Amino acid sequence: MDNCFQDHGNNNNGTAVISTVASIAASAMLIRTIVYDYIPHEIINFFNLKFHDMKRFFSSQLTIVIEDFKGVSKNQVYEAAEVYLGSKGTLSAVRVKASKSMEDKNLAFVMDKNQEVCDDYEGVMVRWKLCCEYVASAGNKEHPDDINASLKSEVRSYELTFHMKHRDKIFNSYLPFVLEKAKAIREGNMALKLHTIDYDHYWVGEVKFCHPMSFKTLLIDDELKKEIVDDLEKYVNGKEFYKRIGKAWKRGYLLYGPPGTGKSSLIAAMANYLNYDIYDLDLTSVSTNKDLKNLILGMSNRSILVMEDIDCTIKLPNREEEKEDNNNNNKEADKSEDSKVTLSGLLNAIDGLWSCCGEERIIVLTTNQKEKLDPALIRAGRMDMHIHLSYCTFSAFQQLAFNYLGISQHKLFEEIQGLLGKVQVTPAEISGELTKNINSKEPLQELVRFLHSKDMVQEPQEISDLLPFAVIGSRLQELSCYCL
Ligand SMILES: Nc1ncnc2c1ncn2[C@@H]1O[C@H](COP(=O)(O)OP(=O)(O)OP(=O)(O)O)[C@@H](O)[C@H]1O
Repeated sequence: MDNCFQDHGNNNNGTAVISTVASIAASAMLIRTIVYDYIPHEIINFFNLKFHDMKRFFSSQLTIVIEDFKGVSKNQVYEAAEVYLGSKGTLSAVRVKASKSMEDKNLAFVMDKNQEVCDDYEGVMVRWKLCCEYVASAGNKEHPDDINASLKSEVRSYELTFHMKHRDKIFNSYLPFVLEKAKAIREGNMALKLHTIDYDHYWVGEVKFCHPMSFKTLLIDDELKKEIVDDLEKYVNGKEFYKRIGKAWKRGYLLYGPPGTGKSSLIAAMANYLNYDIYDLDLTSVSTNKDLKNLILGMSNRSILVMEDIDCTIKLPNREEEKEDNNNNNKEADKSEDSKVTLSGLLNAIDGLWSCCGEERIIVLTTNQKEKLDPALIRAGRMDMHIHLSYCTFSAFQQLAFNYLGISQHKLFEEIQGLLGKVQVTPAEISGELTKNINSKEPLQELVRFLHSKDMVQEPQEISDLLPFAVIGSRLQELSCYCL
């Protein structure tokens, strides 16, 4: 009974508290309405400002406000914060927005408005908040920098708050770090593009590059593959090194070898590995050195400039011919720099001063006949690495058998190894044969038959490229028998 009375008493107390809170809230709202309706905005702003000044005086926190627009253009710091916090926000914010455009590879996350995210930067805790302010009318005086504020109904900004003592670290190191990080995230998420030249001699990059070739599926000798990957790694991580030695951050690769040995496939594997766009430069569509120069200047960073079949796309007068032309005082030749693509124009494109207006550029030339190229074009420093893609080696075949048939050992391997030492067959032909016979009971038997049917061709100067060491050994033994 007592308990009942007590409960009843508690209920009465509870009701009294609720009604008091409700009446305080109602009074506060009434006062707020009166203040906003009857007191001029200038006075309210003045008191707001004073209040904030006072808060700042007692606070040890500093807040940086990063608005979404600077004039008519997007504020890059805001954009970077959006991307950077997207990756952080998924961990700690309560509400995040997800999106993905056709060009994006992955889902992108963005913090939702009024959400807060904390970040730990080298032991310094910072707090980010996405603020949205509704703008009542055009010509917003509170955001004089934001012309778009007059067109939009809301202005967004990030507030970055941290302890004052970390001011220097945040300004000089954290914010640049956020910009860098956002750039990397954006680049990682963007689908690769293949840029080609349009009829106006400009790049068009609408084609999405989605070649599936990777270093895993590329069939070349294991050692060579490792060498290429190591070289690419050294190059992409070499920003400081290139700066230290005073060299532009770019690298040239010459890919040479018979048709169908994987030159284009290697370029695709490189692009996918580095996440670089490809600029496919067909020299026959470029009429002057000037156009060539503009095209190089128009390339973006982190890209591969490809000139395929450089020996046959265009007849490049060599430098001696160019000099002769100029000595003959030929009017046409005088204008040669501007009127056609010359070898010196191309050499400048590869390593002239204006070719250095960018970073992280790779240049790849391909040819079936390396010996036809002017030595100046392929000298060290221009083409830093010469990669010979040859006929299918046994090592490449082993990878192919594993990729296609899932096997790493077979009784026919020895015979195939021997045949590959004698027959010039491209990876393209072998993969074609295996694809054709993939459903057959004995696809390797079919392959052996195919290899036997090929003509036996041998090029002594390339024997070491074609034959694995084991085969070379047995060949030498055979030869020594004949000598005895
Ligand atoms: N080393 C390789 N690894 C994997 N696939 C290869 C290789 N070589 C050739 N291929 C296959 O053969 C086809 C032709 O290869 P690719 O275009 O790369 O050769 P290429 O050397 O550039 O030829 P070309 O000199 O005629 O341009 C491709 O579709 C590819 O799938």
